[in-house]
Amino acid sequence: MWRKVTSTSFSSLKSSLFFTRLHLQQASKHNAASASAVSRFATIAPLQEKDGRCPFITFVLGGPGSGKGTQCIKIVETFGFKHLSAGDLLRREMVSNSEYGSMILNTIKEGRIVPSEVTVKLILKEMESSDNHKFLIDGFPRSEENRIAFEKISGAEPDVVLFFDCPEDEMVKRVLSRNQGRIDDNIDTIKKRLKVFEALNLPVIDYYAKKGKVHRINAVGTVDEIFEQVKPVFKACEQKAFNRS
Ligand SMILES: Nc1ncnc2c1ncn2[C@@H]1O[C@H](COP(=O)(O)OP(=O)(O)O)[C@@H](O)[C@H]1O
Ligand SMILES: Nc1ccn([C@H]2C[C@H](O)[C@@H](COP(=O)(O)OP(=O)(O)O)O2)c(=O)n1
Ligand SMILES: [Mg+2]
Repeated sequence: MWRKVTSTSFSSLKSSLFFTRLHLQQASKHNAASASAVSRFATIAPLQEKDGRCPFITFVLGGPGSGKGTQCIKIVETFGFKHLSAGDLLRREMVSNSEYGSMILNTIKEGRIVPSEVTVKLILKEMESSDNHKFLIDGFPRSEENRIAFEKISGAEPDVVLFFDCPEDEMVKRVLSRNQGRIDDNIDTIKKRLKVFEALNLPVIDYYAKKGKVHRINAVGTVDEIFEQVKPVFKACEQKAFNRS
């Protein structure tokens, strides 16, 4: 069964003093960084209603290889969401002659996070050009800087946050056998990505858990078993998402 998590109820959240200090230091750096990212976005309008409906936003979070993309495909089939993968949008931008191409390539290869101004712009552009009003935003926000930039620029918060909680050894095994030719699916990059996930992404999950928005999914099992945990989350808010005005 799925359940909402509290800030202390999932195993992988680190609450030691060391991590608390680290997060506080990172938070002040992120606030400064996101303030400058936001100021460079002055020309981007907040999300607007479409056909009288506000967007219904789900953030899909979890470590690399935890099964976010795989489950998103099933959610789209069953519940009719528009799937926006932050990683896919960045990879598309990387090969599109963009001024950011080499920066994105190097950042992904090193397992780090692309500056929020780039990623938020790509996500909002896709949201604005979509006919759908129900969005799965996969692999975003990956840091407090991402989160703060998105919320400030879009003027929106997620309705639901899914967290695919998966042990590291399982994530490593899945990434190394993913076979999609990705530059970051190698053991060196995956080790760095796991550290970045723990240091930067877990605080985002913690933030939304405190707001009661996180649904923790045990990401170990078959794809169908995992989807059985995901389904009730969306069944419970189907009416809200449909009627959103
Ligand atoms: N429940 C599962 N059990 C085993 N392998 C899985 C499962 N879910 C996804 N995979 C596989 O693991 C790899 C990573 O899954 P993916 O959906 O790309 O994860 P993420 O988007 O979180 O990185 C893919 O090769 C996928 O086919
Ligand atoms: N919000 C994001 C999402 C992805 N990225 C970059 C850094 C990530 O390691 C890569 C790949 O992301 P992606 O979501 O496709 O990766 P996984 O599906 O979790 O394996 O893209 C980012 O910089 N910021
Ligand atoms: Mg993915």
